[in-house]
Amino acid sequence: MFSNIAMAQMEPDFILSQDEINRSPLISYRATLAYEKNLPTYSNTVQLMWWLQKADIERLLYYDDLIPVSLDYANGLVDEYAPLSSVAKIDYLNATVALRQGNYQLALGFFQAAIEKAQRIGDNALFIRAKGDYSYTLSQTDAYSNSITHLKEAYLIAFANNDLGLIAELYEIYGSIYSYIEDNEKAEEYYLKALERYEKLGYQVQRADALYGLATIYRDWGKPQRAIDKYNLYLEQVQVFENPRQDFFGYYGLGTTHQIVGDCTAALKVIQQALNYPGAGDFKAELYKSRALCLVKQGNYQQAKDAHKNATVLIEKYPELIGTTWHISLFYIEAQIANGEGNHERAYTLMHRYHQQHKQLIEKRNSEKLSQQRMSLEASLRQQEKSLMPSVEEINALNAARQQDNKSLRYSVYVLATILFAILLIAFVMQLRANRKMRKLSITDELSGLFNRRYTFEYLRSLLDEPENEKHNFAIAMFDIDNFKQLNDAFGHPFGDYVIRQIAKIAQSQLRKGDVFGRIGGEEFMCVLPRTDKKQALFITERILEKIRTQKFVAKNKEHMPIKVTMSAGIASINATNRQNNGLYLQADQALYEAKKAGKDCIVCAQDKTDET
Ligand SMILES: Nc1nc2c(ncn2[C@@H]2O[C@H](COP(=O)(O)OP(=O)(O)OP(=O)(O)O)[C@@H](O)[C@H]2O)c(=O)[nH]1
Repeated sequence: MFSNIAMAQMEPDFILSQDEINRSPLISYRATLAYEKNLPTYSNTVQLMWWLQKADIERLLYYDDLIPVSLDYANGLVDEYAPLSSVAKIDYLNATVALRQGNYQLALGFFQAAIEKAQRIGDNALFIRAKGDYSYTLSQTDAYSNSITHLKEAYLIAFANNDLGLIAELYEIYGSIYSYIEDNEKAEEYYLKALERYEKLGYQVQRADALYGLATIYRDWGKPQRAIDKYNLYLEQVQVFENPRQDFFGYYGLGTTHQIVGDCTAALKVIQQALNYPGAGDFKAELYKSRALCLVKQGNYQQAKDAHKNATVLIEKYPELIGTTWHISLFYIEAQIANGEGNHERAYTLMHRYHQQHKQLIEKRNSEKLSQQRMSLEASLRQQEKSLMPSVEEINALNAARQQDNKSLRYSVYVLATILFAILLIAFVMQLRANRKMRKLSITDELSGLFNRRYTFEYLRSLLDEPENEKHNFAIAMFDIDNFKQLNDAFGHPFGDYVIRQIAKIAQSQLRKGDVFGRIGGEEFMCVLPRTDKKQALFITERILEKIRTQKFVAKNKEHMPIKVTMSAGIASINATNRQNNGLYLQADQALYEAKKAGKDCIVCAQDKTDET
């Protein structure tokens, strides 16, 4: 019990691949049969698989009598647990049997069922084969525009799957349909393609089939010698299979070809050979027709009538053939017999009937041809679209990637630009700060923190040069620490420096925003006072001197004794009517000199010509 379950789950070892079967059908068949004795040990499902493999090889080898037997066994094993793949194969094999028996409507129904199931279970190989054979069956019932559509569909999938064997099978069907619509060049091209593939793959049965198809094209194309050569090649090829059904087809082809070219001696001989083999009824009907035509030619009307009758009986077994060439050619043959027998009126009626129906058939074929071409074109377009799809997808993907890249690039550029901008900004700010620092350093006196001499004089110059200052009063005050040398000498230079720094602080605290107090020498300072008249300048200067005078400067090394420091100052000013400012500094300096001379710790104002005070 346990081993049965295990065996059912594993793939049974009799299973052969389609390629193995195609390359060595006889060996495969024998190998399959060798497992028959073990069948009872297998589960139903596995047994079903075995019968289906057997039936499928029988299909390939044209063991047409055996296929229904195998299918009966297979059907007996189908229960609710039977895999859909097996049921689909049964449908396909039933369809093949019906097709070979010329039962086209039944075949179409089974093929359709197989196609649907194959599609449902995703069995591409079965889908392609069933679709191809469905298409071939349709072509046999003159519905070849529809047929071509299905064939294209099957071909696209076979092509996508790169199944070389199935592609070759479809090439064969293409060939047969092209032959049917009398496009012989195309038909030859497809059969040659199929033949080449089969030779490469080493598929002998299929190679024989392609040879047969090619021979038939040459026969109908009016190239009898080529046809005879190919039929003979076919017969040689099928010898190995020892299957009279295959021999039948070879002799059938040869017989009909001999008849077409008017070699009735050879034709009648070969036709008789063919009729001795088992073969499909509709093909046998054709043989009887050929025989009838040869007998008419030979003036043997009675036997011709018998042959015609045999053909008619066989054709009438196939209702779907009514109205097709297979059927209406019977009128033509009957007319030939009637004519030979001198029954001209009947011959005329039959010939007229034949021509009427033949004309209709040609018209139908032509319109079918047009629609076939249209559909073929549409299918080609769809094929092109399909083949373009990967490219389209690729292009879309590339575009998306490019857009993404652009987005990333834009983002990167944005980030880089931001970083660059930030760097530049930082650099700019740093530069600005450095410049400011440099500027500050360049205009500042290191010791006191006051503006230096250069800046103080520049500032004075700029104020004097401003035209609007011409309307205003303007003053400068020069300051000099009294007896500074003594302070340095008595308390040391650091104390002197400290005094300078303190004076700078005190002076700045007494000034307005626009006033500039700069150190222009060792212990010399200059104060620039815009919009200030002499009186105001005097007041400001006095305030500064007073602050310093009262400030207690402490020397650390002298027991923190407060030291008195004083300053002298000289003021010079100009007003709106006196713009002779070039000597302003000299005037102030002179005034300072006079203050020193006057005893220090005082202020002297330079006198200008307009100043009365
Ligand atoms: N500590 C210190 N001393 C300085 C600085 N610059 C100049 N001096 C000193 O200031 C002194 C100025 O001396 P003088 O020109 O004789 O003037 P004074 O002693 O102030 O005499 P009067 O101007 O007449 O009151 C010098 O001894 C300089 O060395 C400085 O930056 N720091």
